[in-house]
Amino acid sequence: MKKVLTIAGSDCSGGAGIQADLKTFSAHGVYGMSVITAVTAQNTQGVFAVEDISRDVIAKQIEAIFDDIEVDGLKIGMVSQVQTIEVIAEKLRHYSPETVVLDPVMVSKSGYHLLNPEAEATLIKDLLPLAMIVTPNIPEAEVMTNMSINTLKQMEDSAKAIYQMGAKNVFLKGGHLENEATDILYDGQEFSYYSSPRIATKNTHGTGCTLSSAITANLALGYTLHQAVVRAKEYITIAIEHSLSIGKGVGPTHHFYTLYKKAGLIK
Ligand SMILES: Nc1ncnc2c1ncn2[C@@H]1O[C@H](COP(=O)(O)OP(=O)(O)O)[C@@H](O)[C@H]1O
Ligand SMILES: Cc1ncc(COP(=O)(O)OP(=O)(O)O)c(N)n1
Repeated sequence: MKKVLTIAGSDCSGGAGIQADLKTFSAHGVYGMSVITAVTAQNTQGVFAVEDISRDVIAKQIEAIFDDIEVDGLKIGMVSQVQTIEVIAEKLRHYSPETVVLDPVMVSKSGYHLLNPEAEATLIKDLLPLAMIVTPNIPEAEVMTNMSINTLKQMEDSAKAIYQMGAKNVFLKGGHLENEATDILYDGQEFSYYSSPRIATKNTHGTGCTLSSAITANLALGYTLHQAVVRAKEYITIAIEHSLSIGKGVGPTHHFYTLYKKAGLIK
């Protein structure tokens, strides 16, 4: 069985962060592991508190995994603070995992800063060069490039700018624009486009976490980058289509719709 690791924050409501990542890994039939960078108190209505895990405990979690278990794929999500990023980068430079997907989580849909703005430059400097692919959403790409993005052309310009910062592949998600949900992949040479009809739902909590975890799982399973992205886009589209009206706010996506359907658990 392929073994996949997420280094990210905990979302106690189960829609985003570590919990979404592990559900996504399970749905893909890979063995999921986690290094927790921060514990958040959040739900479908907002983020209410964050406690960062110490540098030392993050280091120990990473060592506990890499010193014992082969890691076939690694995803990085919420990294909170400069010292969190620095210790992750130091450990990854030591263990040199090949397949690293960086989701540069900055601000939650409810507007909470999950990344200290002072740490944005460190994330770009220390983590971008270690990643095989980086998966910003539009607000994150705007922060990274200081460009405003309202059109597909502006997405392309921003993806190019992020590539020039040292990313090997840039997957810029278009969920925050209107009309079709079109994401783009830039590999330094050409653009590929991945579109799906926009699904009319408010329940999109954790879509970015889910998508980056699905890319990671598919890469670990041996798919090429393009195949992994196509499969991840199909997965997130089904997960949003069957998203769950849990809680009073922005509900989570459904990770197991296809599996449950096949098992006859959903009529
Ligand atoms: N309403 C929607 N209908 C279909 N796909 C969506 C919708 N909202 C987001 N997506 C897709 O979900 C994925 C995550 O997108 P996005 O919302 O941009 O990221 P984030 O959750 O990081 O803000 C992308 O593939 C995007 O195209
Ligand atoms: C612990 C934690 N990590 C990441 C996020 C952001 O998740 P995302 O997939 O971008 O979805 P929204 O929260 O923005 O709906 C998070 N909320 N919590």
